[in-house]
Amino acid sequence: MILAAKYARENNVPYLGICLGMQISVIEYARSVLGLDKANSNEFDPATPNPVVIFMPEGSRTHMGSTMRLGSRRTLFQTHDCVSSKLYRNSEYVDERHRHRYEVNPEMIGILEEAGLQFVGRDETGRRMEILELPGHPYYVGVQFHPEFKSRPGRPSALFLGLILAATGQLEAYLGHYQNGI
Ligand SMILES: NC(=O)CC[C@H](N)C(=O)O
Repeated sequence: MILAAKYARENNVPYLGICLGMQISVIEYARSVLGLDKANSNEFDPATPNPVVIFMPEGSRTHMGSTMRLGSRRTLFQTHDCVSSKLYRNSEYVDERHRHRYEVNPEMIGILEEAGLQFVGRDETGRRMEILELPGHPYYVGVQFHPEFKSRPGRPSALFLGLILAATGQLEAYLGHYQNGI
């Protein structure tokens, strides 16, 4: 998975990383771009010197059933100047469903953003990362939530639509049309 994320990032291949897929893209970026060779998630390496993905602090380590962050939660867009905000039609926020125990380490956001990754969607506290993007890439999007849970035939999730549009070379035209109010 890390190699797939790296390949997509370096070769301008459209990428939509969901949940673990977003966490993987953060690990890959930390290793390749920040040069933190041992960067990892505590899920895979509890002793990593560079934990870029960590167990959510409010979860219980001993009661498995209750540790998961589940169900519909709100993501606030930090900017409208990003692909995912445009795909969600410039909404202030989006409610999507969740199913995870680990999250991007809030302590690492500054250094990751300085190196170019942008966390354009966050929860209401601002400390939980929900959407990342890589500016300049045709479509490199990671989401902590699961857009597939609310996606329906004939009414696809904005982010799946974006992935297909990017893969078929139609994303820019689509976003341009939408911005022009068509
Ligand atoms: N649904 C997932 O991909 C889970 C990702 C990861 N294992 C977590 O709990 O955060």
